[in-house]
Amino acid sequence: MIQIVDLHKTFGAHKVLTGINLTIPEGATCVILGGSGSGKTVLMKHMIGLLKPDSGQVLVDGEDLVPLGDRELEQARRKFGMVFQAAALFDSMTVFENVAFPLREHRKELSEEQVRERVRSKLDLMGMPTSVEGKFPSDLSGGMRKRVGLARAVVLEPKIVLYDEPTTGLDPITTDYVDEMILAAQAKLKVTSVVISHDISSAFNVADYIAFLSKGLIVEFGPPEQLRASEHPAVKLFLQTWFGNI
Ligand SMILES: Nc1ncnc2c1ncn2[C@@H]1O[C@H](COP(=O)(O)OP(=O)(O)OP(=O)(O)O)[C@@H](O)[C@H]1O
Repeated sequence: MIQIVDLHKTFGAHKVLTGINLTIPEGATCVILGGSGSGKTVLMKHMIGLLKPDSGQVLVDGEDLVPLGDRELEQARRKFGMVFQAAALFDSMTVFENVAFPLREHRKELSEEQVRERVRSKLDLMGMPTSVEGKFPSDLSGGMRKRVGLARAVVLEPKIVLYDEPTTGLDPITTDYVDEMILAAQAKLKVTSVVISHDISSAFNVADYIAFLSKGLIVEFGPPEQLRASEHPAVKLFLQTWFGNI
């Protein structure tokens, strides 16, 4: 679904991505794991065409985003649903209006009844009862806000869901709740998921594949158990913070 080929990006004298190769199969959940400043956000921005590389390809569903202009990129971005670190909901809108927002922007032909039905089905998928529809984001817990954020991200039925640091700053219980949400979205919607994270525990919970980014390169890629057994010094050091020195 996503294939990144020999991607390079430099800011001034700072080489941030130095030859990224990464293939994420359709329907899989891939966590891009790496320390602060390793280039995760820069890589994610290339995946949705927000940054142009110095060289390399970003193939999404077979289409290279790199040569595309603004209008074509806007079209290509519709394949993505984005879930941000802070749920990024509109505080002045109800839960219903938050989830309906992308439909009102991009699917103007839908009737009010169809909008209602789609919003309900996505909230339902996230295990949110009808009673939350009229609430405002400030009335919800952090975990519930995340679920509303995901319902909004998938309401246009994207093929790929991109999660930007979904568990950063959350307590362990809310983190588990968000992990379950990511797994449920994959199972029920059959989407391809890309999760940008430095949360090892969460990565091991949700990933089919983990890509470990270090100094602008993917130094390890495979199922969680492969990462766990990695001999790469940067991976070992990073995992020690979680698994201890064994
Ligand atoms: N627009 C930019 N101009 C110059 N340098 C940039 C720009 N965007 C990112 N960088 C640099 O690229 C490096 C990687 O940044 P990036 O935000 O991708 O890291 P990250 O892995 O997402 O880290 P974190 O987990 O802290 O968010 C950093 O050193 C950052 O300063």
